[in-house]
Amino acid sequence: MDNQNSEWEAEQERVSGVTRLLAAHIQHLSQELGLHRSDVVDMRKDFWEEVTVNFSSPDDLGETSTSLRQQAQILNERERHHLQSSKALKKYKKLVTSPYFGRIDFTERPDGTSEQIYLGIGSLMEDNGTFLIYDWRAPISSLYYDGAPGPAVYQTPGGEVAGTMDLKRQFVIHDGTIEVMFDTGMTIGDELLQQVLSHSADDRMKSIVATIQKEQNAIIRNDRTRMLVVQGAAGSGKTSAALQRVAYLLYKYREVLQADQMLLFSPNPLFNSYVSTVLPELGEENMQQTTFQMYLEHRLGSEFQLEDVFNQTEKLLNAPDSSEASVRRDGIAYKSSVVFLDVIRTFATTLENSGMRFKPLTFQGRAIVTKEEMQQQFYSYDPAIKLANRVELMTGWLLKRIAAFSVEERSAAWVEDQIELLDSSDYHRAYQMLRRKSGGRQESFDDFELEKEMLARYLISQRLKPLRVWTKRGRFVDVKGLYSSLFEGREYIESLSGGKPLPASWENICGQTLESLSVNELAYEDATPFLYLKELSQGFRTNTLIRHVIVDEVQDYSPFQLEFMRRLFPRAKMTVLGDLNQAIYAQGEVLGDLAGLVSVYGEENTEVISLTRSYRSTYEIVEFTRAMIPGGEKIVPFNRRGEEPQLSRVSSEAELLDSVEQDIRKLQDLGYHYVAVICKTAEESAHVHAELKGRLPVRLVTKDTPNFQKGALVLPAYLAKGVEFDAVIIYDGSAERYGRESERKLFYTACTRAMHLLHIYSLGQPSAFLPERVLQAAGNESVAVQ
Ligand SMILES: Nc1ncnc2c1ncn2[C@@H]1O[C@H](COP(=O)(O)OP(=O)(O)OP(=O)(O)O)[C@@H](O)[C@H]1O
Repeated sequence: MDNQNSEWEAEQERVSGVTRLLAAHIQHLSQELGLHRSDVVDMRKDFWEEVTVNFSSPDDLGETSTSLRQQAQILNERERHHLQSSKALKKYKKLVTSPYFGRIDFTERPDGTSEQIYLGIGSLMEDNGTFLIYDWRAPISSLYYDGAPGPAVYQTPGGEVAGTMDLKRQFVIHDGTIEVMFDTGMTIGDELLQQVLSHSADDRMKSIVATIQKEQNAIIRNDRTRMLVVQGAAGSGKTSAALQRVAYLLYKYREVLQADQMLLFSPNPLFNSYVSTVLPELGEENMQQTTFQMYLEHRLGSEFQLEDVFNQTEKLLNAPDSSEASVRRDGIAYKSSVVFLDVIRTFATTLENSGMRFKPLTFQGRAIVTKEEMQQQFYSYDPAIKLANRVELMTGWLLKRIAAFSVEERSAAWVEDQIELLDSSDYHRAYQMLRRKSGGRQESFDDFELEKEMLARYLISQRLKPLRVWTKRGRFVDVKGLYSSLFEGREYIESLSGGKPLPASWENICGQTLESLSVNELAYEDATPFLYLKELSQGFRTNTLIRHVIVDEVQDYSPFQLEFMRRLFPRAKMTVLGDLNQAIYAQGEVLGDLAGLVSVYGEENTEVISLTRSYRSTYEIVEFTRAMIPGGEKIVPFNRRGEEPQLSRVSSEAELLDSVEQDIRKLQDLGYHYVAVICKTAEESAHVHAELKGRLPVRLVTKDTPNFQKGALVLPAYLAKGVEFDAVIIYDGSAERYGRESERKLFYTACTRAMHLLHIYSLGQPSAFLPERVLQAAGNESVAVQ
């Protein structure tokens, strides 16, 4: 005991020493930064006084430019120093309250030197170069996450270092005081994880740096592969590991990689805000965040009324048994498949020889260039020239045709009429144009004929401007027509699909697709194939700045979307994370058959890591939810005990609402700040919210809600993706609501959002997806799944 006490005291003394040093650094840097700031501001103000400006002779000019350059260099240098100092200050301010969370003692072979390594979210060095704190991302720090005391090795850029880990110690330090300290024989002791996981939910995700598990560390530090696929159970820390991975890569490649070169695709805007604080918490800049929908809007929003995945899901969930929904589901499955991806690729190849569709170039209802002429021109180019390059050639040719047309049009009667109507500002602009064109020589319209001609040229140029822009954007390629042609019967698409069968309801799928296209609506399942075809025929737009793309909830993406990302970000590596059991949208499940994912970069460039341990929920909740899905027995619950999930059958909506209301009050009295009432759809959520809001404070979450707030929330299951709550109340987990096989994963996703408590209500017969033992205990017979 005495020994333990003296160890504790010694460690506390060290913490205090480090904290004092950090406080001194903070004071020093704050002062220095204050001075710097005024220095830089002064320099900017005096910039022109400090440099010698003399343009009278070539020598003077040279001197002036050298002087300018020197001054700019000094200013740059100061600004860089200022930036570094403010980064350091930010880091020290984070470290000062909790400088580190772990210690390992490592004796290196063969020289036998032993070192105590303390790990924190950033490093701290003494003046003599000794590390007082190592950054958790330093090569040696991986020992802490990977190994137990005993023989150990770690990788460095210079090769493997072997030795013995003599001690592994964990700390919880708050405000410079050690609150918890223990030595562990395991990788990362369960005790600390127990503590961390029993905390209450938050509106923002937290960094897990102190308790990263070995298998998560493998994800974080994997930087060999082009595509890293992480398959993991609900709550297994996929998102957490991905965010730590971003921080790791930013550290490891800090000389060449910036935060804005990394891009996260999130399932929805709410999730974007949920994860936005993890990197700043680790002292890093945030990466770029977006959703695939935002990208689609950016590319197609001006041409179409775009449906989003939420509206698509809502429509299917609200009328699941209608024949329209069944056709739609078939269509979604086909249009998201690898088969259809191949169809589009083959289609684009055939277009190199024939079948390209164009929109005529028209002006005031008259054709400047007809479709037929365009066809002829297009196929007169050398067939070896790629489709997209031929479109480029066409653009040039069409612009010339527009120019020729504008010359012919100068004597048209409408031009003369319109000239009469020009006002003085038009007149002024025409005059400016005349001057520009004549190289500034023409000063006035002194010649009547010339004036008329210039005004005509000006007028026609103005009127033809939109057509020129339209042409430059390649809009003359009739992508809508091309895409539609795939749905104009069976034969054509069959010839493209190499004998692969079409869905049975193909004719109806065609009907639905053409109907939407005819009113310029693009269904969610059509948007990516459409864009893909557009890019194939007009040339792919790429973003070479992005070096790393992270796709969360990848089970909800189609092979199309991933292929699209690969093309869009040709210089990026990819990390994709998902859970097959949470594939809640109707489109293809890329995780179901990994072939689609693997084909993106090929087997040799793809690595798959699985996470099976679930951390979010209590042992009881994981035991409960894993029985809802096939193969769930492979999920390993973390041993944090809590209450058994509760199933309550009610017989009326009034009783249901009363029970939910009482439940929320009770849970809030117990100190649970984040209580979610999860419904199946947005429609149901809006109804429940309307019923409850008069009784107690409760917020409705919609697809446009920008972020979470503390309190009771009502939301549809698909918006609860990726996030978590202290307590989850399933509003109506009846067989009626969750009875179709396609609804199993939605139900599972909703239930797995609970960290500490799960209450399921059922209006009538409970869903057969609930665990058998629970149904039996509640005296309910299970009902067959439809
Ligand atoms: N090593 C860890 N240490 C502490 N907490 C952890 C650890 N790993 C995961 N967690 C916690 O478990 C919860 C679930 O993590 P996360 O959201 O990253 O899982 P996920 O696999 O992305 O889940 P889902 O697929 O269900 O959305 C979070 O509260 C996270 O902080």
